Amino acid sequence: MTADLPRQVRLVDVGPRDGLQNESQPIAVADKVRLVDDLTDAGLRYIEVGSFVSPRWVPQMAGSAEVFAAITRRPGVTYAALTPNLKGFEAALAAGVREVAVFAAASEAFSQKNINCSIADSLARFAPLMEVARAEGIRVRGYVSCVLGCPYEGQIAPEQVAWVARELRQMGCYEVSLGDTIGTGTAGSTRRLIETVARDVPREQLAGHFHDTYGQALANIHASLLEGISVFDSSVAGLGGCPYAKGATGNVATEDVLYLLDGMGIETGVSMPKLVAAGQRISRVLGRKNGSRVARALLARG
Ligand SMILES: CC(C)(COP(=O)([O-])OP(=O)([O-])OC[C@H]1O[C@@H](n2cnc3c(N)ncnc32)[C@H](O)[C@@H]1OP(=O)([O-])[O-])[C@@H](O)C(=O)NCCC(=O)NCCSC(=O)C[C@@](C)(O)CC(=O)[O-]
Repeated sequence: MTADLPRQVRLVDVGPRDGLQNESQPIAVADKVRLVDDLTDAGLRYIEVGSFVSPRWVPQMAGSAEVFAAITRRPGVTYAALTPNLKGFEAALAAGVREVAVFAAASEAFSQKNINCSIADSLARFAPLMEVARAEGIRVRGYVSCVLGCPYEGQIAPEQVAWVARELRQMGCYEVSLGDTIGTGTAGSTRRLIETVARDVPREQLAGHFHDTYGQALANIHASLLEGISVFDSSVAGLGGCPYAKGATGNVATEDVLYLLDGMGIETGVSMPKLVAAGQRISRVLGRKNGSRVARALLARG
């Protein structure tokens, strides 16, 4: 289908979590806090701040509770954390987190590498978490990884993605983010995927999460917009990569998505100059070239 383009899009900046989780160099809590505060100031209404996972698996996220304790929360902004199980959920709750995300995969091999269990077991692990979340009034978002390809299994059938997305929705996730973890999707495969998944999960409850490894992320976001999707995950300065997907680059840069949406007259509430400054600051902290082409172009123009 070709839907009417949305008037507004919600951008979910996952830079502080997905963007930084793969960094091997130590990053000070103060720098993480500054990044989240800069994103708040730039007008992002949803920021994924950190994760409560095993520090043995992802050491960089070990300080997430300290980050949550120090950020300046603005009313109307969601500050979320990733939680793989009840233990992580309880730690997030103790840190004052009011929205979490659970994460499953559409690929059995990736599920094993990422969270050390099968897809079915991961869904079973989420059940007690969902129960406590309901009781505590915490909203839960769901992720499905490897929706357009897996680093271990190759092609993934859209029907397999639809199954996992349906399960997440049925257990209470209010939104399911479809992750192209290794960035192999194209505009064509993205549209076919959404058409299949939307038979089980309404488009209003789906989000797109594109990595830019093959340079296709903006094309895939445009294809998703035409399919009626209006929530996109991205990472300021294109930070990131996945520890369990060799060679995967960062999420599509938030600045680049904003440029696309601004050009289409779609509102996000995000300020480009402030966003570019936030991306440039964290890139300097990491000693990295800014991963956003738009940011680099705007900065070169002065
Ligand atoms: C899921 C587990 C914990 C299973 O790991 P496991 O080793 O199978 O867990 P376990 O239940 O056997 O427990 C082993 C130890 O871990 C501890 N443990 C158990 N749970 C927790 C927790 N929540 N927080 C802290 N510690 C925990 C537990 O207490 C125990 O400690 P010990 O008794 O040995 O001292 C592990 O595999 C893990 O933490 N994986 C996280 C991997 C991860 O964070 N990956 C990146 C995020 S997903 C992603 O980036 C994709 C996404 C979302 O962006 C979308 C896309 O692009 O595709």
